[in-house]
Amino acid sequence: MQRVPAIELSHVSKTFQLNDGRSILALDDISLAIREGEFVALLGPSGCGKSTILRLIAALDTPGAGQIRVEGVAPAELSRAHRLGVAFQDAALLPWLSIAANISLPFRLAGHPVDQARVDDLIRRVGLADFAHARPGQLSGGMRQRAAIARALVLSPEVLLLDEPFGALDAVTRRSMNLELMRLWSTQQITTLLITHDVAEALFLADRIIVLRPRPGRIAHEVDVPFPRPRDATIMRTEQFHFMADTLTNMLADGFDEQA
Ligand SMILES: Nc1ncnc2c1ncn2[C@@H]1O[C@H](COP(=O)(O)OP(=O)(O)OP(=O)(O)O)[C@@H](O)[C@H]1O
Repeated sequence: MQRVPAIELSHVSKTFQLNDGRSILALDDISLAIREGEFVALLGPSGCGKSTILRLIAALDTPGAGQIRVEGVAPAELSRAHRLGVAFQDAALLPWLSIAANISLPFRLAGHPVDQARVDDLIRRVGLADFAHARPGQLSGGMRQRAAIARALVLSPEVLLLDEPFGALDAVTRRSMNLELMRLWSTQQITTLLITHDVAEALFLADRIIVLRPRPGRIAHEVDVPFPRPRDATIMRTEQFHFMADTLTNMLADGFDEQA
């Protein structure tokens, strides 16, 4: 029996109306299927519709045309059942709550009793045990992102959506966050969709990379990442990694050339 994809978009389009009467076709006929346990990166220049795709999957917006199924149900249904974990670029932690309270917040929002052992385990796994009682403002940007990812994982979601979670970090911190995310993900291969501008981040983390091009947002390329798992930082120094990074960078540049 053929298994249902974990995430499936069929002919999805989305148009935004602007205040001046113009409209923007943000997504044009996007179809994609993500397997259970697959890690997919959406790569593309600014404005190609990456966040719009993620917002549609997270039920934060609705498509103008086409259909979306996540774990075989409508996104809103999955979101209502708290089976979806989402982390954004700006961490979006509540500044007046401790890190532990921020990470346990999804339990409270879902009306479930807090599973303190689960919260403590995740805090430890993202390396924040010494900061459980600190406020977000006392942490570095990288630490706040780790807390945001722990919060996205706390209810053991079936699908994890990450919108440029490391976009605001410096290159060195970003690299170490990639290693940490890889370690965390390896322990439980949850279906993950990561939005990124960063070619190396996509290649290191993903099983498959979908390259989008803007105006209108369309899928330009799909690339299978051949590196076997478990992966470590040494793959980033291989010729094959550099070759693929070059190829992907050229694919991104193609989208720009066509707009010029
Ligand atoms: N709420 C909105 N109202 C009007 N236009 C929007 C809205 N949201 C997105 N857009 C437009 O839709 C297009 C796609 O935007 P989106 O944010 O999905 O792109 P992106 O690839 O995530 O960009 P970035 O990498 O800069 O975050 C852009 O042209 C954007 O200006």
